[in-house]
Amino acid sequence: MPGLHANKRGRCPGMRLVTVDRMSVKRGSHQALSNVDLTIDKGEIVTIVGPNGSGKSTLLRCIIGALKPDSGTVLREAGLRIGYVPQRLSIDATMPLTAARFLSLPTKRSKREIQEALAQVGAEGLGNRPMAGLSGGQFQRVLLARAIMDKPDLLILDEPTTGLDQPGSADLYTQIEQVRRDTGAAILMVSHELHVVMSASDRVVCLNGHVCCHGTPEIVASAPEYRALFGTGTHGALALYRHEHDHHHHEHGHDHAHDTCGSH
Ligand SMILES: Nc1ncnc2c1ncn2[C@@H]1O[C@H](COP(=O)(O)OP(=O)(O)OP(=O)(O)O)[C@@H](O)[C@H]1O
Repeated sequence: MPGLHANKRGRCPGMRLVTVDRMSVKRGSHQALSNVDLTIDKGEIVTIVGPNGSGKSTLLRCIIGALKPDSGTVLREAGLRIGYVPQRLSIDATMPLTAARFLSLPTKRSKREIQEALAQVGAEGLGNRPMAGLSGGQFQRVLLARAIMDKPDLLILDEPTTGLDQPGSADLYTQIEQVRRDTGAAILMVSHELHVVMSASDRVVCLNGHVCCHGTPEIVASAPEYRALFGTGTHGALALYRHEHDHHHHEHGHDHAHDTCGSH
């Protein structure tokens, strides 16, 4: 529907896109998720952090509808459009596939649509480059371009910065924020790097089979549940972040208001 997304800029709380309610999921005989609650509102950036095997991808796949919960519910707003970038996508390096051609698969796109999508992710000029020759950051941007082509209300990114170094990750998160500003899409992403993703996230959910804690990035970073899982061993970056931000806490009251941290 043309024009549908034109007005959706910035964060607009209260307009709920997804509600996950007391959801439990088994993978094989393993209880991957227990009693997970999560909401996503129009235009917000929500980041899921958690150790390997903590159910992050499982949660995303349930929200997309690719997996069914064993109990609990996932409610999606009627007509919700989701753009999804999976954790891994390998492309045969021997295949002479340009970025433009990749963006035109499986749905044929016009040159203009392709150019617009590439521009929106800061990847202008990459259209004629072979996919196999792109750097990690460029490759992720092209995946992001493909995910926004259908003008989703919600973009779901499973570890979008896999394989990038820290500056590359920080650049990509900045780009993701820009996409949110330009398109108004909400963004749900998985990251291992809370210290890098912090400034780009409105809310963080720390997962370990259940929701350990959630809230603003600052709240989650200082939660005992988060520290028990990750320690403070983020190469000093977490400590640095806290150092930079601690003294602002009382000046800007928004950190505290509606956050909770506790085992569920
Ligand atoms: N198809 C499957 N069959 C059986 N068990 C599975 C299957 N897929 C995932 N699991 C198990 O479910 C749990 C959650 O997996 P999931 O991939 O959601 O975790 P994750 O947090 O995304 O992990 P990672 O950070 O390593 O990507 C893990 O213990 C995993 O081994």
